[in-house]
Amino acid sequence: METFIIEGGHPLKGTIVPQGAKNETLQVICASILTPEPVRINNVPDILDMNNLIRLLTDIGVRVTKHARNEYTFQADSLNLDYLGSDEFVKKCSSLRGSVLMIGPLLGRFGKATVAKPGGDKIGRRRLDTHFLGFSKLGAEFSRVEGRNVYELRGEHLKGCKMLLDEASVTGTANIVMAAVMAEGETTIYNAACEPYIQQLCRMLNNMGADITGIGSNLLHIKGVKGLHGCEHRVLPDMIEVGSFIGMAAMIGDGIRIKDVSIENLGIIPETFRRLGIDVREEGDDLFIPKHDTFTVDSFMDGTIMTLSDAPWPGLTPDLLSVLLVVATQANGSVLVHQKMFESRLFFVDKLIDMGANIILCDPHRAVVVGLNHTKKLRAGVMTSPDIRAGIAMLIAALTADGTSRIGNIAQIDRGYEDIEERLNALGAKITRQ
Ligand SMILES: CC(=O)N[C@H]1[C@@H](OP(=O)(O)OP(=O)(O)OC[C@H]2O[C@@H](n3ccc(=O)[nH]c3=O)[C@H](O)[C@@H]2O)O[C@H](CO)[C@@H](O)[C@@H]1O
Ligand SMILES: C=C(OP(=O)(O)O)C(=O)O
Repeated sequence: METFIIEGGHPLKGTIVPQGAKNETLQVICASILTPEPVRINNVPDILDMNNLIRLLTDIGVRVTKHARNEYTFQADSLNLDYLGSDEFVKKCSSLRGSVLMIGPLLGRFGKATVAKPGGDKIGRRRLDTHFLGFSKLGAEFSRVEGRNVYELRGEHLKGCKMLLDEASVTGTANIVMAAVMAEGETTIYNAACEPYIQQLCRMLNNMGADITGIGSNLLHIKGVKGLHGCEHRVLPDMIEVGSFIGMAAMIGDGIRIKDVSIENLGIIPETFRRLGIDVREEGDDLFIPKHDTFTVDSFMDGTIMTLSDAPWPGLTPDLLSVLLVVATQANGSVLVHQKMFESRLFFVDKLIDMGANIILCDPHRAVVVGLNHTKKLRAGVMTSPDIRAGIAMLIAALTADGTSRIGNIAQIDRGYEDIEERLNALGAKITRQ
């Protein structure tokens, strides 16, 4: 297990370019399964989760051509569907959440799929009910394979229908859309997730010949088509990485430009940092965050304490709450962080408390942060990253702390951030990998 050694206190200055979005790429790469023709995808982040998914696709027979570090062609013209039932496949699926996104396209094109328990962050229960309910509505049947933690899905003649999702699940919506694009007739999905990465998936599918309308809303209409063809697609910048860089810039920046962020696809992320008192400037399609000696948290209009909580898009993504929380530790003012979706994502605050932060963990979902207002620096710490976003939050804390910190299990950070230490060292950080 690799470790980061971080010498804290070095200001970061300069320009950083966000990588392609992890959560979009996981979807669009899996969508390539829907056609035997080549699908060329640009701006693919070189991160652990993506490389594991690409390996998994290769294992099932997708031909993968790497044109450049971040550009690939995928061609699913000779898949080995028998491999889907193997123990090896099941084991590999458990290494990443994104593996779940293969189910929809496999079911949609071949009428069958194996569902192994997907991996991903250990941040609480991660149920797949929405996915299964959607597939069932389309006419698929699933059965548990005796003696194994695996389900088999069968649905050779999927039929369009109307469905109301039990929750606006992101991967659930992506999966159901991919299963429905070639189903017979018309499918209507209400309470669909509608974040930019789902929008991108739908646009890409339309470029492949699908007929999806309502993109960007929570009501999608899909007219089934006979088949899909190849296409080219460019992945958006990663909004969670952009948010992570805003947090870093606020805490230890001496003027940071985040290049080409696609502001229109960041939703309320910039505004949320502004509510913490961070000066987030929009310059063309870049964000510029000047040096902050202090920042003062807004209160609500009635004077009550600021609450930051997650909600399905266009609400605030849960994936940024850990970063916002660490930024709040140095604010002038107090904030309640309410992580509504996941139930084990806030436990890492223990480490921040060890480092000197003023935080009360009220329960697994809520933490009150009483900002230090730069009167006291955090102390260096020794910690282990439990999940990708706690990992980046710990890295931000370590960059600002007095002394040298260690973060173990950094594979969690590598899951979602490309070359993070090299890119931050180029801005002035002192991070080594051991
Ligand atoms: C690979 C990928 O794309 N992962 C993202 C995806 O995961 P994923 O698609 O797995 O997450 P879901 O959208 O299914 O739901 C996440 C959690 O929120 C709960 N929930 C969801 C919707 C809702 O209206 N109410 C509610 O409480 C679910 O029960 C679940 O516990 O979306 C999550 C929520 O944005 C992000 O954290 C993950 O980074
Ligand atoms: C929760 C996350 O990822 P995953 O769904 O891949 O576990 C995340 O990106 O913060």
